[in-house]
Formats: sequence, C-alpha cells, structure tokens
Amino acid sequence: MTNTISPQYLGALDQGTTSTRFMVFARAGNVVASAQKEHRQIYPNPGWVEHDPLEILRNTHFVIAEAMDDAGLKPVEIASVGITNQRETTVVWDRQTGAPIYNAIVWQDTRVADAVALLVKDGGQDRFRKQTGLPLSTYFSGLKIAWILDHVEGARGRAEKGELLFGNIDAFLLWNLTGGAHGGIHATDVTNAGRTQLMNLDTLAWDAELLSALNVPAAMLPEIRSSSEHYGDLSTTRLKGTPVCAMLGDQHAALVGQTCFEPGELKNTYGTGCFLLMNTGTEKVESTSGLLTTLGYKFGKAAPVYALEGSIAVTGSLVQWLRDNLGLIGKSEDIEALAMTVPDNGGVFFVPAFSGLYAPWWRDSARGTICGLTRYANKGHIARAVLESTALQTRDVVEAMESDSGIALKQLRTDGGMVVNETLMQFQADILNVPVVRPKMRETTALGAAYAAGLACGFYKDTTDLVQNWAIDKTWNPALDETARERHYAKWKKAITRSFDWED
Ligand SMILES: Nc1ncnc2c1ncn2[C@@H]1O[C@H](COP(=O)(O)OP(=O)(O)O)[C@@H](O)[C@H]1O
Ligand SMILES: O=P(O)(O)OC[C@H](O)CO
Repeated sequence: MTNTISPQYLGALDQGTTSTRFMVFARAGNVVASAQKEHRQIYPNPGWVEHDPLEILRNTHFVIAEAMDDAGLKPVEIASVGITNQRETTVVWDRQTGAPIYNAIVWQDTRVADAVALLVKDGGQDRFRKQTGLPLSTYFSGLKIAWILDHVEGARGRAEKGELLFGNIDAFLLWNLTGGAHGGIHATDVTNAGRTQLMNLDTLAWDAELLSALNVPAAMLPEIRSSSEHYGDLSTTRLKGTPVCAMLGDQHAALVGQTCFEPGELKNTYGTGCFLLMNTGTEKVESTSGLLTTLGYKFGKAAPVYALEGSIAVTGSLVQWLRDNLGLIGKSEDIEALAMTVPDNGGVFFVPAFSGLYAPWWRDSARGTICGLTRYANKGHIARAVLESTALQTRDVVEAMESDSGIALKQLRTDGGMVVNETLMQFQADILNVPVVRPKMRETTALGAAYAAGLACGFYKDTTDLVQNWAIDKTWNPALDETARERHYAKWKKAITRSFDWED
C-alpha cells in the first residue's frame, strides 16, 4: 500500500524581536504544534540594539524540529510554510560563504540619528514621505545598510561588486533555508521591502533615486515579490522539500491573521512594541497625523492592499526592562501582580522613549522619562505607569488614525504577547472609551503567515474561508467616567512633551 497521507496542516515561522517560533495550524486556525526559543539582545552602546543572525538561524532549525517532533508530525503532513518576521532589522552577508559581515542592526536601534538629521536638514522629509509613505527616522533599514557598508572595512566596494547581499530577517532566512550559497533564493515581499525606505510605494520596485539618496548599491538587494506565492522549497531543516508559500512582515501577518480584509478594519498587536494597522483597501491614504502609509499585504497577482500604521517602539520591552535592568519583577507576567498592589498610578507617568518616539511624534531625540514622582511613589506605581504607557501610547495613535481615516474607532481587536494582561486590557478600554476585544486565537502573527501560505498553495479557496475562523475570546468594556479619563490623558500628553529634545 502506498502512503496516502495528504497535507492537513500549514506551518508558520514567526521570527520576532525577542524570539523565534514555529507553529503548525489546522484548517480551522487551531494550533497543533508549537515551539519557541528566545535569542540574545545585544546592546553595545546606548541606543544600539543588535541580534546575532546565525543564532537566529540556529534557533529556526531548532524550533522547526522541536515543534514537529513534539507533535509527532511528518513533513508530508505540512502543505506549505509561511515566513513572518520582525521588520526593518538589517542583515548584510557574504554571497559566497553566507557569513554575516556584521550583527543584525535591529529596528529599535538609533545609531543612524545623525544621518537622519542631515537628510531632514536637506529638506528630504516630504520627498521620502511621498515616495515611501515613511518619515525620515532611525527606524527603517536603508540607513542601517549604509551604516554597515561604511563601518565594515571594504564592505562598500564588495557590495557594489555584488559580493554582499542585504536582507531583512525574512530574506536572510529564505536564502539560507533554500540553499544558501548553493542557489539560495534571494527575495523579499512588498511588506518588508516597503520598510527599507528604498521601495517606491506606487511602483512596488526599488527606486534608483532613493537608493542614491541613501547610498545603497542595487546589486545587494533581493527581488521584491508578493506576500503570498510559491517562493521555492526548503532545502534544509526537518521540513526539507516543503514549499515556502508566503513571506510578510509580522504586523502585516497579524492584520491577515485577524482577518482585517475590509477597508476600515484594524488590529493592535502588543509585543516588544505595539503596532496598530488599519486596512485602507487598494487606495493609499497619505497621513497628515504622523502615521505611516504602508503595504497591508499583496496576495499573488491581486492588487496590493494598503494600510495606515501607528508604530510604537517600546511597550512589552519596557516590561522586560523592568525585569532585566531594574530587577523589579522576575518574569514579565509578574508585572500584573505588582501593578495590582496599588489602586492607581499615584500620579506617575512613564514615557518609554528609549528609541526616541515613533508614531505619531517621530522624534529621534526624545528619551525615556518618568514624571510625577513624589516621596509617595513605590514600585507598584512604577509597574502601573509601565502598563499604562502602552495603553496611553495606543490612544495617541488611535487619535491620529481617526483623524487620518475619518473613521471613529468602535472597538479594538488585540493580539500579541501582552494581551494576557487583564489589567492592561481593562485600562486600554477605559482610556480609549471603546470595547477591547481579544480573539480566541492570539498567535495571529503566525496564523496570518500560515493563512497567506494556505491561500497560495490552494489549501484555502479564498479569504472567506479565513474570516469564519475568527472568534472572540473576551471583551473588556470601558468603565472610566469621561472627566477622569480626559484628566488622565491630559497628564500623559504633558508627560510626553517632557521627553522631547533630550538628545542634542
Ligand atoms: N503578562 C504580561 N504582561 C505584560 N507584558 C507581557 C506579559 N507577558 C509577556 N509580556 C511582554 O510581551 C512581549 C512578548 O510578546 P511577543 O508578542 O512574543 O513579542 P515579539 O513578537 O515582539 O517578540 C515581551 O516584551 C514581554 O515583556
Ligand atoms: O517582532 P515584533 O513583534 O516585536 O515586531 C517588530 C516590528 O515588526 C518592528 O517594526
């Protein structure tokens, strides 16, 4: 008898800022296997954040094997795999050997602040916003690539000769997992390419004018493809031979995982940072309120779908800072118990501008600030201020989103590692004055990558198959009166301004 196992599952590789996950999903979107591994955060100087790309690659092999083995799954049971990733994080490696020439420079890293300031001074702000949908900021990849080429001896000349390759983590993993120096596929998708500040948002192609302005050689760039198509097959890992049928940035994958396929639908993902994305359909909406215009996703040959994005750099990572740098808690989840030791924030507000401030402020020179301290304040108040800062920053971007889109928020769909925190979710509903909804499936980033892969390989017919999988786990309703809510928010606005212009 022949083996008649037909693939009933989809795999998703979710390479995030703090960890790498591999998850296997059944057709209904439920998880059948999962493994996760954290990697080192490297802080060589104030404001610098790096990862070791080879550690991430090793972790990728490890989590795929562990998830498959733990669940006793065979590769033939996996129809295809989607890759989703922390965006903007920049890797440059040697085409012949596969060796990275420098650590990955992480999206939160601020080392290119001077280069940003120079471009702003030259009047580049409007031009970059128009062509890429993005403001000039330390956040995006283009200037990070240039920094590596200018600080690693001989790198610029080698890049110009085509000896070096650039990729965000998606492209780095795809190249390595499909053959590396022996025919590895060097490609990325529009959602990731759109965050380099080198892709034109209208043509969805690398733009010679942008490449020249940021001083990045075209020879090192990956091919730009859609978010959902057959990229090639894995040539390594436990899933050797399995097709890779999706690649998309993690926040775009979460938009897909939350099935926000209609214009006006939005989600907020609470992880290391917080990212609110609203689907704006096939039309680009230019922001006048400090949001990003970005790709939502592009499924195969279908027209690209755009989004407005409010990116917040520091949310869950502030909880980790409380754990790792101050030692106030042993584990991230301990913050909830500590915050519950006090009835309110005791007047303390924490502006976590560790990487400057992103949306809607875009101030590279802001730095972290704690306001309102008195002799009364204790660690419970600090913990509370930490949690509140996530929800208050979210209100800042919701207000910008409402202003840009003309749509009043009716409810907020949430996901990500922080949404297990009930105190945070309740405060979020209170400060926004709308219900906050958590879906049953919280791993929406990985789910979105699996969905995008499933659409490309025929596992799903179309997006209607996906929408019916979405279901509510819990809703938090607002319970704070208007006066208290607005007084609290006004104090936050005051605290925010205190963090501005700290760096000269
Ligand atoms: N119970 C909790 N309360 C608050 N924050 C939490 C809690 N559990 C985890 N976190 C935070 O969530 C983040 C991890 O979320 P995750 O979505 O896995 O992040 P990423 O994809 O960015 O790596 C960490 O920064 C961690 O501090
Ligand atoms: O890996 P996450 O979930 O922290 O997401 C990071 C974002 O993609 C950065 O833009």
